[in-house]
Amino acid sequence: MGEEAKAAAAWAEIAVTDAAAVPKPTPPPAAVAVDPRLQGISDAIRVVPHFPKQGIMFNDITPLLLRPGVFKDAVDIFVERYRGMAIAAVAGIEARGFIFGPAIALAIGAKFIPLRKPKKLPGEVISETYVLEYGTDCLQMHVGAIEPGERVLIVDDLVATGGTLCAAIRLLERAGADVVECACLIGLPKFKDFYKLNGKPVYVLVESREYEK
Ligand SMILES: O=P(O)(O)OC[C@H]1O[C@H](OP(=O)(O)OP(=O)(O)O)[C@H](O)[C@@H]1O
Ligand SMILES: Nc1ncnc2[nH]cnc12
Repeated sequence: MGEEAKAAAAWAEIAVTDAAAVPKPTPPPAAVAVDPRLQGISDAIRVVPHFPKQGIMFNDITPLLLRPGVFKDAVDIFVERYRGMAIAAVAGIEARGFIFGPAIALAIGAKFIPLRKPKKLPGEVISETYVLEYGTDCLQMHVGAIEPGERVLIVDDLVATGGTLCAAIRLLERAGADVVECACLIGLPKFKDFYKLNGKPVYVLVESREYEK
């Protein structure tokens, strides 16, 4: 991807260390007009109102997965960005981070680390609990999956509040990782002023669309 496209796609790179001190992110430029692959990716995501509950506009990535060319475009954009950045590990967040993370990891020559929901990993784990809209959830990683100082990219399909990514960052940093960035296909614009990602940038390809296909 060219410099112009990179700049456009990077509209949601927000490195927040002190929320009060950091200016609000610049509204997204017409990223989809710069890189035609982004328009195709956006078009392939289905927005389902009121799923899984009333009021939620659910971003369904499964139509994108049914279109290998579009699926590949999404992976390629991430690979173009992260290749050559000395990233030792890609950490994917269960469940949808497992769809994109391994493909990116293989293409950039990094190992893949699954960050799993509780009681899924058989070995010794470290855990990080985080707050959801209602209740809490937890991510776990095998002890020894990451070596102190290793550069890590965190991958998920979507960032909404940023709570899940924050927990992933905390978990990896507690294990000594150097978290380079978080990468998501989709960012929900209504939440974009509230990203608090522990000082780490988040790279988002497309905004959620607000209608059903
Ligand atoms: O930014 P946040 O507000 O934390 O929300 C984003 C998270 O929500 C979704 O996962 P979900 O928790 O629904 O789990 P699933 O992938 O197992 O369905 C999504 O895949 C992200 O991981
Ligand atoms: N609107 C949304 N669509 C899909 N996954 C989500 N996770 C949190 N919010 C979501």
